[in-house]
Amino acid sequence: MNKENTSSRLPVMSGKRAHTNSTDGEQQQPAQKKMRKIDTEPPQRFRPAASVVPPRRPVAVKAPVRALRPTGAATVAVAPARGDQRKPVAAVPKAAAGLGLSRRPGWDLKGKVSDMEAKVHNYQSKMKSVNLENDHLKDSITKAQKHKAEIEDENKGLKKRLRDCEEELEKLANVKDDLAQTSTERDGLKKDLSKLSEEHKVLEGLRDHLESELRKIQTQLAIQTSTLRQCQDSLKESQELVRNLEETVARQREELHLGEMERRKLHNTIQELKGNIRVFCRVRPLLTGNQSDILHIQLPAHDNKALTLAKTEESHTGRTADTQKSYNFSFDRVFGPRDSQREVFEEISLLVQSALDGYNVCCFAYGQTGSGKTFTMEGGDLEDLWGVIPRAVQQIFKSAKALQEQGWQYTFTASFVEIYNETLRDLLYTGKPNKRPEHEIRKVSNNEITVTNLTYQKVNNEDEVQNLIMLANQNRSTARTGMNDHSSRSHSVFQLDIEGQNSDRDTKCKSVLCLVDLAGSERVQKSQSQGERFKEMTAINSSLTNLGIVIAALANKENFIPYRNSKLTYLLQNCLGGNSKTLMFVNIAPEEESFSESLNSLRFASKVNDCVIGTASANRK
Ligand SMILES: Nc1ncnc2c1ncn2[C@@H]1O[C@H](COP(=O)(O)OP(=O)(O)OP(=O)(O)O)[C@@H](O)[C@H]1O
Repeated sequence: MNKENTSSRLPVMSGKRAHTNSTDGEQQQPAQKKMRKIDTEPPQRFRPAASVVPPRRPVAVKAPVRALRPTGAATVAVAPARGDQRKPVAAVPKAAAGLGLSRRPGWDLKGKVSDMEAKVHNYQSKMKSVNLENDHLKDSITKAQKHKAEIEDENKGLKKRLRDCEEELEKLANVKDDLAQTSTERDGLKKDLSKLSEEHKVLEGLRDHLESELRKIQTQLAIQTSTLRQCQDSLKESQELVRNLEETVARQREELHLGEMERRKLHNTIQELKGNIRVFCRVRPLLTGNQSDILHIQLPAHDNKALTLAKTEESHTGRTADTQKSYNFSFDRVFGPRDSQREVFEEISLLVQSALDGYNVCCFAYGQTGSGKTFTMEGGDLEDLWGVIPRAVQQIFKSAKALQEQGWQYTFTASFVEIYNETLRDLLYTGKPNKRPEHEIRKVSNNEITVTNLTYQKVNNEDEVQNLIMLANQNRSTARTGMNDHSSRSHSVFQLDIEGQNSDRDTKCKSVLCLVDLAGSERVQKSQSQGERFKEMTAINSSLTNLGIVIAALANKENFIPYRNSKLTYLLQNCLGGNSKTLMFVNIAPEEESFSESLNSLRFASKVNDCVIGTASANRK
């Protein structure tokens, strides 16, 4: 610039030279010429004005103006960039302008005008150039704005993509969790799979095994099917056979029934031949000591019906030898101390059977106190020790069941009564002790004997009967405590009423099984017994004596039988009469001191044994 200033006093814009070849160069020419005249330096020494023209190509947005800034002596200010607060630069430096003007002499007005014109012209061309430049800049700005808009759009797009990517990333984070879970599940599933594969292998093995089993079964099935066919054929044959057999069975049933009726008839005949009243003697074992010590009772080994009671009587004077006195007895059967309960019962089981056939049966035990009456009739708790009553009941129910096949249906009613001092006492009573009713023996219309207010209990099996026997024993033991053991001095009578019906044959039968444990038969000297005891003994003796009388009257076929003389004979009336079978046990105590009582008992039993009571007939309808 300084160089320029030194060579020319006029400030010349570098752009001016650049446009010297422009269209308006014609108009500028004179001025240039004038200037050349003034300027001594050649125009080439000016820096080309083109260097200040902004390039046409788009420039960077951030520095559009900076590119247009004059690098040399440009005097034209350009528009500041957006945000550039710098003031526009003065077109002509004052010093230069003043320097040019001041150099012309005051009188050179023409020259001054010419300078002024040149200056105006210069400004005009500068204006043009600036406008042009401005247009370029506007164009650049527009382009830059357009570019900016594009970039903004692009930016928006990128932001949107960024958001999408972020969302995608979030989703991927979830997916990661899912993936982790899935991989855990996959691991679990892998394990399951391996387990299942193992199971599968096992199952395959099993299946193979089952298939082979199935094949075997199918083979067997085929065999069995053919067997079944054979069976069906033989079944048909068997059915035919069964039909024939059924006919045979029906025929044989009829024959069986006839046979049963025949058996009953023959059985009765045998009983008659044996005598309707029979006497069995039973010797109790010694309760202490050796059985061979029983010397006064002799039981012949070869004869089970005889018994000898022997006693050595000392000589009163002492001069003669002691005499041996023997008493021989004969009964239907004699049981020794070693004979068991079972052996005893076997002998009377046929008699018990008669009760089911419709015959009244009475069995009683006679003997002094402690001779074994209760043991014979009731026995002990163990089955081996069972006496006549439990065994008879067992047999009755067993036979009744067997007879069901032949159409027989039975009902059983039990009662248990005690006669003490000619008073009846219900042994099956379960009410209050102080409310015990009184009992009377009554004969009802069809000659049946019944006791008022007595418990008649229906029983269906032997257990029920056993329970009743236990109840009776309880009742007896209560009485025993309160009445100084009166059980030895009372009669106990167990009765089982039996009713049978054969609906096939329209037949009915009715009977009574009567099992009696009599009071002790010992005689007590009148002088030795007093008060209650005397009354008791009188009652016992009276009833036992009366029993003997009734049996004798029956044996003698007397018109009048004094049943009513005692409660015992009245109660047993139907069991003792012509229509019954009676068995008497005479029980003997083996102790020597019981000799006289034993002798009395045996004598009484012999009298009974001699009796022949009329023919029994079954109670049939
Ligand atoms: N055959 C026997 N075998 C074993 N023990 C017996 C036999 N007979 C009786 N006894 C026993 O003898 C005792 C007296 O018998 P039991 O009570 O039967 O006589 P009892 O005549 O009924 O007397 P009571 O008149 O006082 O009732 C009892 O302990 C009984 O167990």
